Amino acid sequence: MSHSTSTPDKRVEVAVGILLQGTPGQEQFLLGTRPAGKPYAGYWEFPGGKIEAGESVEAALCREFDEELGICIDPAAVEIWRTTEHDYEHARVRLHWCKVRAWQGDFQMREGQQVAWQGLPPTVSPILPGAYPVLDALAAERAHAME
Ligand SMILES: Nc1nc2c([nH]c(=O)n2[C@H]2C[C@H](O)[C@@H](COP(=O)(O)OP(=O)(O)OP(=O)(O)O)O2)c(=O)[nH]1
Repeated sequence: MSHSTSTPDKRVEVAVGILLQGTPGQEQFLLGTRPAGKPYAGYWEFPGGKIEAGESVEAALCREFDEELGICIDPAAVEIWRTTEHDYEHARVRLHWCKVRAWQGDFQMREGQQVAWQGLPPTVSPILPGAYPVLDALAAERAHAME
């Protein structure tokens, strides 16, 4: 069987935050640019990063938000929303998308990144390919809520 020799489905697990603010139904979300030196440097992405060994999705997100933005989020306030997968040349990733509506602290762009609050559709570009399915899901959810 060809399956017996195939590579196991090993994916990099990533925690991604959809930081939301504003009026329900028209909430804006935060996107930032990827720092120099990483694959897809300069592309816009949701804040987040790889989950370390033994870490929960919520704990990874808290750590990444502190490292990237200098803000603190309460793990209990993280809503794990959905999971998507994307295959890049550099990695096969599984993205754990989390909604976050409350945080403490003022933003500090600790990686020298640009950030922007965005609506649907976002106006910044280019955006990481792996983020498009969740932008579609956010738009679908919003359209559904207005029915
Ligand atoms: N943060 C984030 N990552 C995303 C998004 N969409 C998407 O495909 N990804 C992918 C890109 C990367 O392959 C992976 C995140 O890994 P990363 O390299 O940015 O994470 P990290 O900061 O922990 O990396 P490292 O430098 O510490 O190794 O997830 C997104 O919207 N936000």
